[in-house]
Amino acid sequence: MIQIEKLRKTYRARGRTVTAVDGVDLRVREGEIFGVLGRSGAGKSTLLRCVNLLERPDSGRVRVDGRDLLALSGRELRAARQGIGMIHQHFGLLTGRTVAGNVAFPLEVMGVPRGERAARVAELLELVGLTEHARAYPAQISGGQKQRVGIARALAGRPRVLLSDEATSALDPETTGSILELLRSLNRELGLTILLITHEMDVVKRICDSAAIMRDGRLAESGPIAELLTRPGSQLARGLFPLPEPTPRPGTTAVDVTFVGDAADRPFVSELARRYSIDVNILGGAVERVGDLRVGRLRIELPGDPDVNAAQLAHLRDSGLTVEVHGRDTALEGAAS
Ligand SMILES: Nc1ncnc2c1ncn2[C@@H]1O[C@H](COP(=O)(O)OP(=O)(O)OP(=O)(O)O)[C@@H](O)[C@H]1O
Repeated sequence: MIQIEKLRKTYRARGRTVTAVDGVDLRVREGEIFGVLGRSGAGKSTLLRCVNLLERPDSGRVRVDGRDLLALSGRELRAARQGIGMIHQHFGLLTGRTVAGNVAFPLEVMGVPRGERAARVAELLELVGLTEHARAYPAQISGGQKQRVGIARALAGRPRVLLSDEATSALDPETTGSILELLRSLNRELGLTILLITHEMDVVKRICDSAAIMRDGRLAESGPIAELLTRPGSQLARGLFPLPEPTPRPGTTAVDVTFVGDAADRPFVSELARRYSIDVNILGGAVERVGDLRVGRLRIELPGDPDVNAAQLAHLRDSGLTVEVHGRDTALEGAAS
């Protein structure tokens, strides 16, 4: 649905050139929620704003719903943008208009006739659960309700793609949860493809099907969540399930085991202990839901150096688990493979 190739965007500020997006390739499949995760300054906003050409990239390609946006004329681009809604961290509502007036605004710009507009506004407010607040002004509603107005307004032109620029960053955790649920249900019910940027792991954990980690204008890793989590050395797995720095003890092997989906339901620790008649020490970890998947990450300690645990480690790998071994020099053996 969204294909970005070799995207590059630089800014010149005070005689200095800043490369905000540095050769990014990204593919968002139709009907998925894709999260780009990164720290402040990583280039996320710039990347997102290049998807609807609010920023014009220096080079690269941007295709949305089959159309090469950079090849469109001004008029064609305005029409294409109707198919790409956008929501923002600070909502961007018109303070002098009511909730209904805000949602009606893009329909007025599109030239939708008054009667049709009223019906569409009512439909959109119903969709986001704001029917009772239609006549309220932005100052009279909560942050979560303001974001619902933002979402209704973004959906006015029946877009197939929604871009979300830190939509929940200004909200408390409970309100964040309800907005994420709304985005998930719109994604499912309308088949809406959502590309969101966030600095919160939790957003990725709760609603994303796929994710990318952005750093210094580049994507460090990118793909479906289940695939990313099972890659040895996965930064996403480390971010979602942080484990303390290993403190290797001589004569033991510390192993980080990541398990996703079916593999999460097997009692692999007790199985390993029984099969090899060893004591397995659990040093830390967690099991949680990530989107629709059950995922966990444990650090376990086996008796003996890594070379005497070859069979045990192979057994864990053969059981469908992602295994990263902290060797004597504490380098992650799995990270290199
Ligand atoms: N209009 C601009 N002019 C000059 N530099 C800019 C401009 N917009 C962004 N930058 C720079 O580009 C880099 C990436 O910024 P961007 O806002 O895309 O990152 P981000 O990951 O979205 O961070 P944040 O969450 O803080 O917005 C930063 O170094 C930033 O200072």
